[in-house]
Amino acid sequence: MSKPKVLIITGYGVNCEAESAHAWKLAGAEPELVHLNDLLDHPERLETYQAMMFIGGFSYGDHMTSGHVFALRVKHHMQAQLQQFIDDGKLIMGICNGFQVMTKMGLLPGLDGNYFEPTVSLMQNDCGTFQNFWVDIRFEDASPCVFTKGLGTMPLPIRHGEGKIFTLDAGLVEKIEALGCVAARYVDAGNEPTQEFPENPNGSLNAIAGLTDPTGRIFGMMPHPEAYLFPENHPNWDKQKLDGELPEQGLGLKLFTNAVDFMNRH
Ligand SMILES: NC(=O)CC[C@H](N)C(=O)O
Repeated sequence: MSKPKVLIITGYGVNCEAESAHAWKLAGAEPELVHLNDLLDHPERLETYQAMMFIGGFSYGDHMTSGHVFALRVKHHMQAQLQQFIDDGKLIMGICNGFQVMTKMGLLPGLDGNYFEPTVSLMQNDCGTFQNFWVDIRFEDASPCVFTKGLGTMPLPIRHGEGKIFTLDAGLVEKIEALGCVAARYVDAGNEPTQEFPENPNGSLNAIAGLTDPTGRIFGMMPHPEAYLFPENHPNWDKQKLDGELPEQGLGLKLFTNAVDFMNRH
């Protein structure tokens, strides 16, 4: 069986291509790095991939809010190809800056089949500053998300200044919750969603760390699973080892293997 091909878009200040590509490789896919300009010159290239990923970093220096300019360029140059990609049942993942790009474009939460009109935003952390540490993320069983199925709760690193999910539309939040579009939440030591800093690093609405569209195939979140591919990535790995609790693999890898399993089955 040939390996599923995954497009990783690079350039203009995104910076997680090496670890993101490595994650897909470890999971059994074939990642390909393509510069944004090369993709926009040939948007028809998109159809040769089974999945695409918007990676972390600081696209366009987070000008006019993070992810905004990158999102506009993609939307204005290849909306038709992206819509086709979605209609073909393929996978899209966005991590951190990639999640910001996806919400700014409208890909998430992507309700009612509308993927190109933004409805929620990621705004500045409540604490007002960039934060960089590990948090506990609970992946919601009730969510249809392909990437996060069955993963429970795991520690993952966050590093962002604009991670707070926000909307003024209370009806929209209800709908997002009802459809299981909240795939990941910040939780406290009791595994309960929390608004408290630092467990919730940004004050995100309903402790939302990640969203999926209603199909479960389009997913983005602020924490970085590609930065937890090896057990030793965890800041307390030596203690975990002494206690016999060191996992065999970095837990973040599971999101990628879930996606590859899905692609191999479809
Ligand atoms: N590490 C990332 O991808 C996040 C950076 C992001 N642009 C911010 O909010 O600061």
